[in-house]
Amino acid sequence: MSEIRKVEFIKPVLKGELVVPGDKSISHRAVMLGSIAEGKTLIKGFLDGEDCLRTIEIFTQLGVSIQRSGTVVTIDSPGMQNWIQPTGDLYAGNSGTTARLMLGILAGSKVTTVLSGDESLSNRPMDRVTIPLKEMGSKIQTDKQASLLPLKVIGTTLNAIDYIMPVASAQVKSAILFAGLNAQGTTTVTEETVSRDHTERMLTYFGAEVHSGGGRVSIAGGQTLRGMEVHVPGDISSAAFFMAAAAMLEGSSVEFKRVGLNPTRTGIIDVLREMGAQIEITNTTDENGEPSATIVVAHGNLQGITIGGELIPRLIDELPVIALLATQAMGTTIIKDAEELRVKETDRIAAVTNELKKMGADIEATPDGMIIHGPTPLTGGVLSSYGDHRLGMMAAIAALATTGAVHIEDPSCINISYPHFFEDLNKLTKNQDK
Ligand SMILES: O=C(O)C1=C[C@@H](OP(=O)(O)O)[C@@H](O)[C@H](O)C1
Ligand SMILES: C=C(OP(=O)(O)O)C(=O)O
Repeated sequence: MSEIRKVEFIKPVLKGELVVPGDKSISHRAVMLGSIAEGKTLIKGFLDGEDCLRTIEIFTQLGVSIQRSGTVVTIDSPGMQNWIQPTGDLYAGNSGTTARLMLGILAGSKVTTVLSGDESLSNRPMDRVTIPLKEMGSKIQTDKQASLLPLKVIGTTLNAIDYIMPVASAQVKSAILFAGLNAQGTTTVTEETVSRDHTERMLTYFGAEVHSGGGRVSIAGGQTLRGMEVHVPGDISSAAFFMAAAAMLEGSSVEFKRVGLNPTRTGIIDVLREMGAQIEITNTTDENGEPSATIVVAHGNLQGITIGGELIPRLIDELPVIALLATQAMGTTIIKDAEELRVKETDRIAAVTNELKKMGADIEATPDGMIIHGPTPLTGGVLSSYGDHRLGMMAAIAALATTGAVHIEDPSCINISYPHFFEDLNKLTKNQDK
């Protein structure tokens, strides 16, 4: 029987300050680059969520010494050329980022490995990565169709490619760039719509020469990286749940400290502003090539808007909570060009539509998005997380706006990206009378 967690019905006002957990994309990449580089890397503000812990575990199996104390991680790597042959499978769990980026790294390594994942990950497309990697000469084998996990990767010498991306995906771009770091010649990736650029920024920070501009990124093979100290900013995709809640609930105002503000990730800020939330950004800083700032989000009278095109990769993981927000906005919200949502941890278009409908939302799924008419009152109900952390958190935020209690099935998946989510939710709701 599935576990059911009750989120109690509470007075819906959010107030206070929040330091959200470290950015998931940056945490993965810091461990990856720290393990590729020879020597010591220190990571502060690491996301201790399940996905990033899988990445640590994989490099430990490859012979990299990694110590973690909470959110501080120390890496001492013999360098990629000296990784050891692991005994068992490299298990990526639920993490698409781990699986796809590791394929790019392992393809040009000296080890032979089998990469596997949980049921959800074993059904997510890997051919988007294996196709360009095979063009580079990689030896990747699978028993299944469409290059699904598990995949056997026999590390080999790779050749550079010039690749035009058919989907806007930072995971695909990153896998190719990591493979390009170990390939003969200069690898170039061209993307029509720019996806998050943490890999390019962090490769540069670790000492590699990377050229970006005009939708093209190039890296020459054979470059050596040096270990670095990385300070991970807060994850804007995690903050987005409480930003949406503050925007939606009258009287709410929440201050988010040190949130990552990389322009390839700030679509949620653009959307909240356009919908009518009040937003202030101060204390902008830059650490290891990644900007961050203090962001205050306060309630405003929300309007429906159209979200599509180049904005989509800049807020792809925020779309479930944006759909919820749209149920409370005046007018119609159209989310389009977001077919990628169908191949995430679950089909997020179908799952979001089902769960919001259960609560009385006026929402319709389209092949590449959702159409939502608002505002509609939301009742409570038994909501499924589908084992998808973003769905679980969307359901918990929905509970703040419902007239009845919300029960979330299998909320433990929230640990994938936000281990202290319920503590933070309680903290912000406790401050409401101050
Ligand atoms: O590169 C990354 O760290 C990520 C890229 C995105 O996936 P795609 O590259 O598949 O769009 C995003 O959805 C995921 O949560 C993290
Ligand atoms: C899609 C996500 O992650 P991944 O692809 O790494 O599983 C996510 O965090 O929403």
